[in-house]
Amino acid sequence: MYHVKEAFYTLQGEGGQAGRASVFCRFSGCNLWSGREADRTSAACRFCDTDFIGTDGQNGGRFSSAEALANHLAALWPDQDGHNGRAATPYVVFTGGEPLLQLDEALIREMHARGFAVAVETNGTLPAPAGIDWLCVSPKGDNALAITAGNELKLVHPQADAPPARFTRLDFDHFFLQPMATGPADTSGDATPDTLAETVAYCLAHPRWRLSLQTHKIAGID
Ligand SMILES: C[S@@+](CC[C@H](N)C(=O)[O-])C[C@H]1O[C@@H](n2cnc3c(N)ncnc32)[C@H](O)[C@@H]1O
Ligand SMILES: Nc1nc2[nH]cc(C(=O)O)c2c(=O)[nH]1
Ligand code: SF4
Ligand SMILES: [Mg+2]
Repeated sequence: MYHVKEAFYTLQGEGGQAGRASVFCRFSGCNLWSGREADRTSAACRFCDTDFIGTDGQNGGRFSSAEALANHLAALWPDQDGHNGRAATPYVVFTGGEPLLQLDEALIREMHARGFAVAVETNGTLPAPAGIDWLCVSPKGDNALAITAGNELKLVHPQADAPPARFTRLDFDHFFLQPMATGPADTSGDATPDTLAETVAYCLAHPRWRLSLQTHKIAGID
């Protein structure tokens, strides 16, 4: 059984695929935080901007098979008639919560069978199933990484217990720093002037890193 908080069609806001039309599947639950505000200050990850509790969001629910969830997600991709053979490859982003608590090879296979490329946003503390087309790892504090290679490493900055220099030896194609936003996305979800300035300064001083802004928040979309 898969538990999905919400699913929606939007533009990928972050990282190396920013701007790309995407179906987002936000799985319920995380291994680094219960999702309850009362537990935030004692959690292993304390700055989360996302509500991932339950299955009550838009297009959320419980899905008893990979086939059922894949059909549900594929239906969110728009028709692309009239593109003269230049239709884009459909793209699904599995996030959460922590998607690697639930994403498995069966679901990846079902999405591939429907023509989708499969992306994942993970905290990197759990092993990944085979077949992912774009893997984004976003380390959280000093929580140990189970994944040390992928397409992009996207570090929220600044984190006192996760200095960027710790990660540049890992085997990723792209290194992004994303300014830490305060609190849940639906309240005060923007990067503060302080975290933005600090992140810009770090990228200027360390050109290995590129700036990732949460462009969906700027655009006012999901
Ligand atoms: C909500 S997480 C879900 C996926 C996975 N659990 C993870 O942490 O990567 C999605 C993305 O949002 C980023 N993120 C979470 N809280 C943030 C915040 N307050 N400011 C900026 N980015 C944040 C995460 O680092 C991750 O890249
Ligand atoms: N538009 C948009 N882009 C995103 N990139 C990563 C997100 C996430 O919450 O994982 C996210 C999100 O929530 N919305
Ligand atoms: S940012 Fe990711 S790892 Fe941290 S609590 Fe949110 S969903 Fe979990
Ligand atoms: Mg988000």
